[in-house]
Amino acid sequence: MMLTIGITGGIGSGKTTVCKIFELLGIPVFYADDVAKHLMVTDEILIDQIKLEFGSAAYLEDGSLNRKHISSIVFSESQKLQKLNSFVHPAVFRAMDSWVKKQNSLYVLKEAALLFESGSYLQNNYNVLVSAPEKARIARVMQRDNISEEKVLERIKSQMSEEEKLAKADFFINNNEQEFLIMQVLKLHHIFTEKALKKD
Ligand SMILES: CC(C)(COP(=O)(O)OP(=O)(O)OC[C@H]1O[C@@H](n2cnc3c(N)ncnc32)[C@H](O)[C@@H]1O)[C@@H](O)C(=O)NCCC(=O)NCCS
Ligand SMILES: Nc1ncnc2c1ncn2[C@@H]1O[C@H](COP(=O)(O)OP(=O)(O)OP(=O)(O)O)[C@@H](O)[C@H]1O
Repeated sequence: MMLTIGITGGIGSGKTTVCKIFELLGIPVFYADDVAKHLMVTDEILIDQIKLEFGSAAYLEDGSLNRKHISSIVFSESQKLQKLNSFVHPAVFRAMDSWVKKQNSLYVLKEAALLFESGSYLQNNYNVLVSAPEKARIARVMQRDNISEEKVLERIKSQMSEEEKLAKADFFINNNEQEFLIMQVLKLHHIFTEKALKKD
């Protein structure tokens, strides 16, 4: 039986970097955050819901998402963030389910920033948390996205705490730049492969 494995981590923890390593091993990865972004500009129902809630300024003239406008609202007002999530997440779950059905692998990964917050982790056989010291995460995101420390902290605050995530995770990857990432991924790949073969 094909296993489904959730993978998450706070902003800047390195979860996408970890998923790229799994992809090199041939493991299919569903990037929920990318699909969310895609659906937000293509799914008509979703677009209407977002416009109603955040105004027509939620989209730019070319139809792309006005990220600055939306993030300035949702990351300073948690109720607005909950609203946005309640529009986007059901659409992402549907896309994820149909993607999983099309895969042919011993196991697949579902990468999502809000795996635990959204409750989608309950659907998976196992869930992995990628973790890194907060200082490193802030520095990486400031550099990657060219945003201020304050903006990164706003997002960190809107996500579940590391302790809560750790309590829900089955496996843990430490991306602190001291323990090699590739070795940790290979160990998990071995474990998931064995577990999938045992389930057959
Ligand atoms: C708010 C938006 C417009 C900000 O866009 P922006 O390009 O600045 O950020 P990006 O999407 O690349 O996200 C960067 C990181 O921010 C954090 N983040 C994004 N959305 C959320 C959220 N809803 N709650 C908490 N943290 C979030 C995550 O760590 C994410 O990896 C965008 O993230 C969005 O549309 N989010 C809602 C959809 C969603 O829930 N996405 C993430 C989970 S599927
Ligand atoms: N071990 C590492 N050493 C140095 N840089 C790293 C390391 N791991 C990740 N990075 C860099 O840090 C940044 C954040 O990593 P990545 O995009 O994988 O994180 P993420 O958890 O997916 O973040 P987000 O939630 O914001 O999407 C990237 O620019 C990445 O190249």
